[in-house]
Amino acid sequence: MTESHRVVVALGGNAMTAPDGQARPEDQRKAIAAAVEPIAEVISGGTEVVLTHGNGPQVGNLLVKNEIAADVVPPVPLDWCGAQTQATIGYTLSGALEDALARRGVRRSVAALVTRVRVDAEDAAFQNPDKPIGRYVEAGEAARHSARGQHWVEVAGRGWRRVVPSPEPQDILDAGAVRALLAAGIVPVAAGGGGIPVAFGADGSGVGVEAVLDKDRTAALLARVVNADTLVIATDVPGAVIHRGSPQEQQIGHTTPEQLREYARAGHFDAGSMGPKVQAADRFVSHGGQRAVITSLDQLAAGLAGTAGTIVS
Ligand SMILES: Nc1ncnc2c1ncn2[C@@H]1O[C@H](COP(=O)(O)OP(=O)(O)O)[C@@H](O)[C@H]1O
Ligand SMILES: NC(=O)OP(=O)(O)O
Repeated sequence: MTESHRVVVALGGNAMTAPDGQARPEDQRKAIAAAVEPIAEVISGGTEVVLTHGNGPQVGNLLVKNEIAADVVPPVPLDWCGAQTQATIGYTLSGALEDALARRGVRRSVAALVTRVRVDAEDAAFQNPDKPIGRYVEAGEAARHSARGQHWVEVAGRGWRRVVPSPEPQDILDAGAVRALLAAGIVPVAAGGGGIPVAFGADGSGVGVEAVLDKDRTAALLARVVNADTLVIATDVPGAVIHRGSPQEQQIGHTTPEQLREYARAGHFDAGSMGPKVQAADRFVSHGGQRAVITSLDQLAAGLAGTAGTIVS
């Protein structure tokens, strides 16, 4: 069994909303209160954790508020919406995790960091929006928004969802601050929502851009820059499966980056959901990380023990 000393845990949107995807404050608080329990358990067992999280439902909701209120108060850009979600989710997560640790007799501070991530202004993703955010709507409503220039896609079985550009995360600009928190014994919540995307001009100045980064891709980068041995991608399924939805469906247990890439080429993973998780696990291990685990949050400890989930090494 591989021991984990420093783990990056990436919490999916599913871990922070109601089971039906509702993202009212009470839904988010309740989901987060449950999500922090297994994390607190792992920390109280002596493992260092860096937390990161998604923001798809929340950032999409903020955009809708911007649009509806545009005649009354000035709309703010998408990078600001990303920063706002880092703050609200980070605030909720840090309080809930501190309380869960205290209940276990562990007095630890948890601090959420507004985290910027460098992207390339010329990234092809700006011409090809593919990151789903916000709520699911019916075809008619999606068609009305599309007619106004927005991009919407159908997500099988769930409805239509807005998509925005999601460039490749290149560098975590606040990595030094994350490492400083760790060194001070503080549990960092960092790069939420994949980080705030910032592009740099020829004169070296940074400017926020209209995009939402993929939190799984950024989590793989975060795990590398904090020198984590393990990346855990916590979602709502026990692991990645092949032949999904068919009688041959089978969960992938212990596997390698090469094998995962073969499955990905064969089309076993959906683009907007399991695809980026598998890619993140592959990237982390291929760049020297010890192992990556894709599993549900309630199996976190078993995933770390190597007895549950999809384990890539
Ligand atoms: N091959 C696969 N194995 C397992 N789940 C898959 C696969 N392909 C697509 N999925 C979907 O991926 C979902 C998890 O991704 P997503 O909803 O984006 O999670 P999160 O919001 O937790 O990051 C699962 O609920 C499942 O519906
Ligand atoms: N930013 C991001 O990838 O969020 P979700 O995981 O909630 O889609």
